[in-house]
Amino acid sequence: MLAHLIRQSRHLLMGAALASIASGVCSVLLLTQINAVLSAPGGTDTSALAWRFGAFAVAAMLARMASSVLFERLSQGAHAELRRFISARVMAAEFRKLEEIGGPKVHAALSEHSARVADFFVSFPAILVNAVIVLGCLVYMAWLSWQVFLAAVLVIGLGSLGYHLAHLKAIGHLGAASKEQDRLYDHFRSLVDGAKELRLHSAKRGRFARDVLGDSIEKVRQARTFGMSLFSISVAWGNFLIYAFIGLVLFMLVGEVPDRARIMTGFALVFVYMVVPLEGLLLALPRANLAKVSGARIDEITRQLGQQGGEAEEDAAPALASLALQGIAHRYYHEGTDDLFTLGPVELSFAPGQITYLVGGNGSGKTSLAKLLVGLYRPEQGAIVLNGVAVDDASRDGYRQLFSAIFSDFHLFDQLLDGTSPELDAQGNALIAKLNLQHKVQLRNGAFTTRALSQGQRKRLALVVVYLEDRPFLVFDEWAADQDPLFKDVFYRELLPELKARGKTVLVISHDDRYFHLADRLIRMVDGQIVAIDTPAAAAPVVQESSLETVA
Ligand SMILES: Nc1ncnc2c1ncn2[C@@H]1O[C@H](COP(=O)(O)OP(=O)(O)OP(=O)(O)O)[C@@H](O)[C@H]1O
Repeated sequence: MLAHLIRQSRHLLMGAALASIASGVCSVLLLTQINAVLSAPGGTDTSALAWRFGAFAVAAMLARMASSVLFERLSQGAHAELRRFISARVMAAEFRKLEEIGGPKVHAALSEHSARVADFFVSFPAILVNAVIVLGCLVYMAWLSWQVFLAAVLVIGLGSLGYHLAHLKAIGHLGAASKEQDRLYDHFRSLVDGAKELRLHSAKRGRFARDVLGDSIEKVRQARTFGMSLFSISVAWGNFLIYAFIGLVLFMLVGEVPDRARIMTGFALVFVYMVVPLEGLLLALPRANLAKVSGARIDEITRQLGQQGGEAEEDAAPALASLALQGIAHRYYHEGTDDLFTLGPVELSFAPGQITYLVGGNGSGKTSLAKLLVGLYRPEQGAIVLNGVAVDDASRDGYRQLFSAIFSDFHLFDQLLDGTSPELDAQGNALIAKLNLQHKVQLRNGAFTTRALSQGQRKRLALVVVYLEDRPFLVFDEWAADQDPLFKDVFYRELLPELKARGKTVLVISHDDRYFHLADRLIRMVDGQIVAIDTPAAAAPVVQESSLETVA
């Protein structure tokens, strides 16, 4: 991921890197001027040195400004690019894959990991400028004395080896921390989603705080502390080597040479000048490593997400003449219990204007069959045949545009996402009034004024969305379960027949046996298999005109 981002913005990165290198070079040139002034014999005219010093200082400042601004731009650009990339991959992923991976991992990739990768572009100039200064100082040192330069190379070699060993160990711990952090995000979600349960049971709250959330926080803390400490230890090791090197040079390498004071001043200056950038370099490297770990994590998550086939054109709802499920099946494997739930093979066909009820006990596979039907799951065997043509990976997204569905864990977006127009608002508000919600919520500029409603009311709003979508096939997964008896009656006796009269095909997953006799067709499921298909003798008389007004 990091490599991809670097490749993608290579021109800007090259410009920023050049500016950083220029800034580092100017800093080293400043050092040569300082040393020249310090070692100039008394009475020398230093005005030329002063001019050069001023010019290098200004150049160093301008180059640093340019590199910082460019790298900030790169960092923000990389962050935005990553967020766009991950969001696009999440939207393009197969629904089943997304279910398996789970929200917390995706949230972690979108927030923490992308921020850390973007951070790389901020720490990169520090690495580059400091590396150039250290390198420049070494070259200057080689010019002053090649023996000292060789000693420096030896010390740096030793330092790098120690750093590399520490680095390998640290990366392992940081990787473990980032995996545990995915679980931590899951616990954070429970903290909010499970707020009611946690408040009602103090013992569970305590155990959750201590053994679940607390444990996970502690594991992340330990692994991060360990990993980052290893980096800090290697920085201290590097520091020690620098001082050991200074000692080696000052007390052993520079013997009784003529002009000793001048040479010593030169070295001392180089050392002092080099220590801070070297420390900066060693400190910036761990941030770059964290970015690498996060980049690898993003890669892993996006790889797991995979990608489904072709995407449908926007607003490309196909027509429905006939739809047949031919021996389709799906399996869930439960790792914990090593057990397998098998749905199907299912043989079923649907015709326009037909109302089918799907009934059965909890866990019998009704929702899973609905997910297969609407194309959210790819059948593991068999085929879905729409208007005589089998649906394949390339056409599945187009096929899905046939349906509007309200699953029991539906999500209500605060906007319709159908564009905005006064006509759409008026149409939506008329439906809201029909569903008796006009005093609670309105549609303004294509967005609902509030979503702070009861679950049953939010489901009615979801129904408004479905009506506005006007798709040929509607799926309601226990839609009426949250409605009061009066509205339940309206749903089964008035809304469904009205949809039928409009030629819609409807699949209703239901536990409301009081209304089963109203179905055109009643399918019973047991343990993943269809065990009976009835056609209740007398379907309820079809209501031709909408009588929703009676609800208001
Ligand atoms: N996301 C999932 N991951 C793994 N297994 C699942 C998943 N969803 C459902 N299952 C398994 O599939 C079985 C059928 O579940 P499904 O939700 O389709 O049943 P259902 O008939 O709709 O139940 P209910 O009436 O309770 O909504 C369950 O027993 C469960 O073991």
